[in-house]
Amino acid sequence: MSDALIEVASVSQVFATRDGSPTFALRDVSLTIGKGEFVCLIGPSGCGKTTLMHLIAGFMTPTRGRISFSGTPVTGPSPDRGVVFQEYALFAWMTAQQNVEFGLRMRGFPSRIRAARALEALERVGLAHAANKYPHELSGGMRQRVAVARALVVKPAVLLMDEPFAAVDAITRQALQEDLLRLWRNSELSVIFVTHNIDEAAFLAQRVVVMSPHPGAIRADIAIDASYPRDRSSAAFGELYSRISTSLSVGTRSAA
Ligand SMILES: Nc1ncnc2c1ncn2[C@@H]1O[C@H](COP(=O)(O)OP(=O)(O)OP(=O)(O)O)[C@@H](O)[C@H]1O
Repeated sequence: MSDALIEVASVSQVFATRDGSPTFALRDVSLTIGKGEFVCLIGPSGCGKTTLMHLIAGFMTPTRGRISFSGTPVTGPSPDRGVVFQEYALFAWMTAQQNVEFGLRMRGFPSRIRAARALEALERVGLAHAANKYPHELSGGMRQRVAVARALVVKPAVLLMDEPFAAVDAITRQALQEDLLRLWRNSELSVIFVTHNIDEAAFLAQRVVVMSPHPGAIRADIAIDASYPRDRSSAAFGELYSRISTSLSVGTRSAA
């Protein structure tokens, strides 16, 4: 594996349930993500995928254990770690370009630099032509591309993507997957990508981390040496799909 970028060391996250009793969303999770790696997190609902992403993003601190980024403890959000959620989360009253510029505006960049960097980020996701459109004028896939551009514009080292393509139709989803791979392969970005979808993990990932629930834990860490682009109709892809599927069902059975 390449140099470590993110280290999750013996992390547990406990939440209080409504009756006040504690519940382990994650228990003793350890994971290292290398520079430039593309890792998919997959697992059934409630296994702690979003919790793990929020901890890595720095939106909260773990109950136990530690998370570091480039060797430094994570104590809050940072432009080094760009986040893309399932919901488009764009500001409806701003154009695509203004949405992308938002993070730069918050950091006090002058308008000319903001505009140039936003247009460059929109270009990278193939949307330079839609810079002046409002979210309601864009398709679901285009909105999610804007969300990716918004994360890219602050030049992160890692993209944290939480089911980013779950809300779009199957054809758009495949196009977005191909675009994301192209973007990743032409950069030094690391990507941590949460999905429920085995096909998506098999198509995208260099490594698939399979999680199991109650408490959230890592069930398997599958290295994938298949080259890109992957052919969904090939026997090798079918085998990959089965490997992930088997790990998931083993995890589910033993967690039940
Ligand atoms: N703020 C919170 N307060 C209490 N419990 C929480 C909180 N956030 C998450 N949980 C619980 O922690 C567990 C893990 O939730 P999380 O959302 O991380 O799972 P997930 O794998 O992302 O699920 P899904 O795939 O359905 O999005 C669940 O049991 C959930 O109910």
